[in-house]
Amino acid sequence: MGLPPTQVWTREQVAARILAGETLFVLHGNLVRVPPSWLSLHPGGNLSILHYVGRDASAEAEAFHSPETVQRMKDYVVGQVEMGENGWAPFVPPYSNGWVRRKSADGKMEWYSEARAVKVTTEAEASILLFSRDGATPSELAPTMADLEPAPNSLSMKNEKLHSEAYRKLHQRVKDAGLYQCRYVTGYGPDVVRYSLLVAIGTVCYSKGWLIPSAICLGLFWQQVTFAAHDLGHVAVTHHWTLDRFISIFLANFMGGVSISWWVNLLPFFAISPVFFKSLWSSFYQREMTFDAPSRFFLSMQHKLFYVVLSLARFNLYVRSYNYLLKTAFEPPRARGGGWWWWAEVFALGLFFTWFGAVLKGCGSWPNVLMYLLVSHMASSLMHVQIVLSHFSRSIADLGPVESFFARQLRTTVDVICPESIEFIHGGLHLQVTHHLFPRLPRHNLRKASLIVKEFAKERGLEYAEFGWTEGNGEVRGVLKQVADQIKIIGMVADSEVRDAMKS
Ligand code: HEM
Repeated sequence: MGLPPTQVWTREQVAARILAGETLFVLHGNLVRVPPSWLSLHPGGNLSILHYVGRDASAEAEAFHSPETVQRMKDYVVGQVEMGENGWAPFVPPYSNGWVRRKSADGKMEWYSEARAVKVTTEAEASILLFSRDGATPSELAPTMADLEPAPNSLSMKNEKLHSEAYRKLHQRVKDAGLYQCRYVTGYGPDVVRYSLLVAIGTVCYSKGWLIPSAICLGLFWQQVTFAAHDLGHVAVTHHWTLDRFISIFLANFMGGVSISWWVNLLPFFAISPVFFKSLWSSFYQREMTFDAPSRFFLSMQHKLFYVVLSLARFNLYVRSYNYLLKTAFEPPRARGGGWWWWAEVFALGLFFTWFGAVLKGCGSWPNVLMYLLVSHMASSLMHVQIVLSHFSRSIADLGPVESFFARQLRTTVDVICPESIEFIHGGLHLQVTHHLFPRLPRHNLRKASLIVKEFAKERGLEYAEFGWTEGNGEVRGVLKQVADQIKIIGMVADSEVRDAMKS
């Protein structure tokens, strides 16, 4: 852009650049411009950056990246921004309104609206709901200043600024306590013994023809090993991207048959509001989530089907992750390590199907194959219940860009209380609040870090939510039932409207 990095950008100038198609975000008072060429190469995916355009992403930058990467972002600084008394007054990223940049027929970049945006302006929520567009989208339209302004809500910018400052101090305390150092021997040592025992017992049982115990061991092995693959996906083990990615491909793809890159790109930035039961456009999946007859049926029964659906959830991981690999086959290779990871993942998946196929074949008969497949997959499903518990019993509302990272993570996540002696069952990830605040923190240090987080949360008057396993299960099923009941009420209202219409 040819501008000296000392230039101070006003809020209006930043808005004008964003509306002109620039990808800009704020990092500690600096304005960072992400070049289009880098956007498509970003190892965390382009969507994570697009959801932060016009916002202060300082906390997220520190949480998701190594100090070296944060340092590297400074190469993209194009100046400073005019900070108000309460920090940067954020914009709504155009992407949150459904706006994307794409090439027109004559090769120029232009705005294109993927979905219709509706702002919810209730006091409780400042969400933007994206509805599927009917028919073709007019390409001559573009986002306006009004699209960038957040809907009014009750959050105080001053308070959110104080939360952000507290988060910075908290992060420093965690670093000073040495909690970013991975505990290879005392942390992963017992884990490796556990994995090896499950494999050994499973193999012995299989060789003796005891297929059910063998399948259970395999399922439990998958459940346990997922936690290590998860750590590696967050670059939380060696903190070296290539090494961590390589080991995670071995564990997730080769051992478990699931793509690790798909999972890494699943970071839950993108909550949607449950306010309307209509087909919604997901800015994460980039497709319409249709509210059709099957969804209506399953939603109305979801509290009853919860464990049944989750017992088969691993099959969904296969489908979703292979779709992701298919899609990324045609995308530019990600910056870190180029495209090697894609080939490594596909190769490792090929090996997975070879060994798992041989295991199934060795079961002898079709009923045995089916039984082995189902039992092993159902045994691993404990993990899915664990994930749902820590994420979905809390609010999924998006309160808009003013809310600080610290407050948002505490509001939307919950810990499952569990004695230290058996926390390996949860893989340490029952300490989900602290994990969301510091995703790169080695898992075995989360307990110590969570004590510091609780102190800070208390000081800032923020709730640090925790519940027991049984209570948590009850809570999740309660939330599912509430939604199911709302669907039934909508159905009853629709029926009565039809009856009234027929009478008149
Ligand atoms: C110029 C700006 C940016 C650069 C150069 C950059 C670079 C990187 C790099 C190199 C990684 C791999 C991990 C690492 O080495 O630290 C990464 C991961 C990631 N980035 Fe960025 N990034 C930028 C902006 C952002 C922004 C604004 C966000 C959104 C808040 C974001 C979200 C992520 C996420 C979610 C990951 C994956 C982290 C994980 O798996 O734990 N990045 N980025």
